[in-house]
Amino acid sequence: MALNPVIGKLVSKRVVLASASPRRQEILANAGLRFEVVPSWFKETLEKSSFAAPYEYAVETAKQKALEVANRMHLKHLRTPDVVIGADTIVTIEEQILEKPVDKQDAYKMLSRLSGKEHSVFTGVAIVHCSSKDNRLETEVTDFYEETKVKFAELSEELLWDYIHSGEPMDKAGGYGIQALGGMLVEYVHGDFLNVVGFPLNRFCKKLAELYYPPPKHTIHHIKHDSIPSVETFEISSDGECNSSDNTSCKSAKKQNSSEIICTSGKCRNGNGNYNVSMDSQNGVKENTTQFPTKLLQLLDGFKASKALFVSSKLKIFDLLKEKGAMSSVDVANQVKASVCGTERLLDACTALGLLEKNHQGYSNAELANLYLVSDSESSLYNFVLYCNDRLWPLYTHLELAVKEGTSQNHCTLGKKEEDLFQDFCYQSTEMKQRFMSAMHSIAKVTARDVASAFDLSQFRVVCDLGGCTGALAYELVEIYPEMKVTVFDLPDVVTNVSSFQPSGQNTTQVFFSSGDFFKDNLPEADLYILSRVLHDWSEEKIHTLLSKLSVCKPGSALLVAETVLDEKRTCPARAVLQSLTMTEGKQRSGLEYQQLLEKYGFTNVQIKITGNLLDVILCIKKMSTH
Ligand SMILES: Cc1cn([C@@H]2O[C@H](COP(=O)(O)OP(=O)(O)OP(=O)(O)O)[C@@H](O)[C@H]2O)c(=O)[nH]c1=O
Repeated sequence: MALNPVIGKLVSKRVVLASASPRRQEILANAGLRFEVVPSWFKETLEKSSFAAPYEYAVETAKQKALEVANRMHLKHLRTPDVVIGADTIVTIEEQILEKPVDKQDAYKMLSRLSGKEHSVFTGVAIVHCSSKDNRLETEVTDFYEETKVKFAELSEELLWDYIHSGEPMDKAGGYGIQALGGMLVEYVHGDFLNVVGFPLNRFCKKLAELYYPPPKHTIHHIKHDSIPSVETFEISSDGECNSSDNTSCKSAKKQNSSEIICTSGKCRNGNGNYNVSMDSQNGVKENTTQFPTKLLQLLDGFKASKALFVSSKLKIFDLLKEKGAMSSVDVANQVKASVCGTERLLDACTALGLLEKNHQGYSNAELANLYLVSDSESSLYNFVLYCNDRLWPLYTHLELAVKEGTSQNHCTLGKKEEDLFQDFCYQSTEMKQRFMSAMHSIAKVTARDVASAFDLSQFRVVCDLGGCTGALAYELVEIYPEMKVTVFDLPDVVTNVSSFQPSGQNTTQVFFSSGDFFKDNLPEADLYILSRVLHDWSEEKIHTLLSKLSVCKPGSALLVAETVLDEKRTCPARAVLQSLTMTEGKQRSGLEYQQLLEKYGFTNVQIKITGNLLDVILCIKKMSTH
């Protein structure tokens, strides 16, 4: 892609974003960066008065956040990342640094201070390149900051409190979110908008370009210093990583004094990912611009892409290419016993989707496929992909009926209508059982690190993972916290089949399995209970049964819940909202809803970490008795 070879430079690297901020995750993901999220545990408590300027404080905090994650990942024997990115956003007004408000009163103080005035938003960013020498971590830090000026309108008391009660200010520097309701408070913005939201993407790309493409001297005059290096510059310096068809069909040139990119083909993407179709008349004046609904087309094609992924996984094409290296379509077709023309079309589709690469030697796996689609890779999602095809695809084909009736269509897809149909389906035969457990294991494995490291759990020694299935999360926990002992509590049918999922790590003897039904049987004693991907599946009544049991655990013990947490509008993230369409008896909840639910059963100090990956994490503590 012409626009992001700098980002493309990071494709083969293990990039970690050391931030829990969902906004940073979204900005970087939208820019096409592939990364893991490991939120930093660095406490933002540097002495502000020891810094000559506010931005120095933000830069140092960003650096410490990134270094803490780099060190932790290295020390905990997790694979050392190649690059860790940390960021810190602060608001400054009249020499004072404002961070996230601690409570509503604090938010009120901040916002009334900003009312009617101009303030600065600084985001400090640290890019830490890591390497491991003789088992020691070596780091190289590049840091920078960006300043944006924002002016607030005069805010009435009523508006101020309405805004505070919306809940939006609490996790945001200065107590506002310019990208959402807070946008209504703003009169003007001078500078990079995304810098206010939490990440200065433009300057970040420039920094990457500086790091990865030090420009040859004779081309220096082509680079405009107040903008991302022009598209032309990217293409020249992209080591041939650009998609060749992009290069030929869209010779981009940047108009001077304007950020608009004109393409000679007449087609060019604008900031929304839509195409502006512009028609140049003979005298060069643009006559007509219409928007092409790319997003809509992507939605229309979504099902085709999913099915191409499912079928190529089912045919084990990614395993084959991993084993044999680049292959022609004819050889692949012979090996998978499929037609040549059909196979070629499927391989081209997978290439278009970024799962395969194609060159004169034939087709080979893209990094994404090697990492996640090869069936025996460390982080394989192969079994989960098959589960999506075999189990979820048929369910979603009955969506219209599901919406009309307001019920799950399990009976249509599985052919029976019983209360415990889901469990029946999953455990009806040894093969089904193994397949279901493999699917759950593969998805649990790729989310386990996020869940296990969202909070510092080192104080907990005796842990019980309720419904922990194959123990994927339990094994990750004992890897990170060597003092921990984890009991996985699950149905007898599950527990008798877990041996094949045991990894060969050193702490595996600290994981135990205990069989039982968490709705009916006594739960093992523990000082930390875990419910990962459990609550969203069950009815209010069943959740009541389960949480009532947990509510009598000893005061001071904790409960960790891993779920996708919805925003307060209940429309984001889309994957959770889409999952709700299966109409199980359960439901997805927002942060506030989880908080209220957990508080109802005597858990307090509810903390929520939005990881931006599949699962967010909630930690709460059982209230000490007052008598
Ligand atoms: C002004 C403004 C800020 N923010 C958010 O404020 C947090 C700053 O806090 P931080 O300490 O820099 O980051 P964090 O959220 O604690 O995450 P982490 O990087 O883990 O420290 C970040 O979230 C930003 O998006 C918005 O979403 N919109 C805005 O208009």
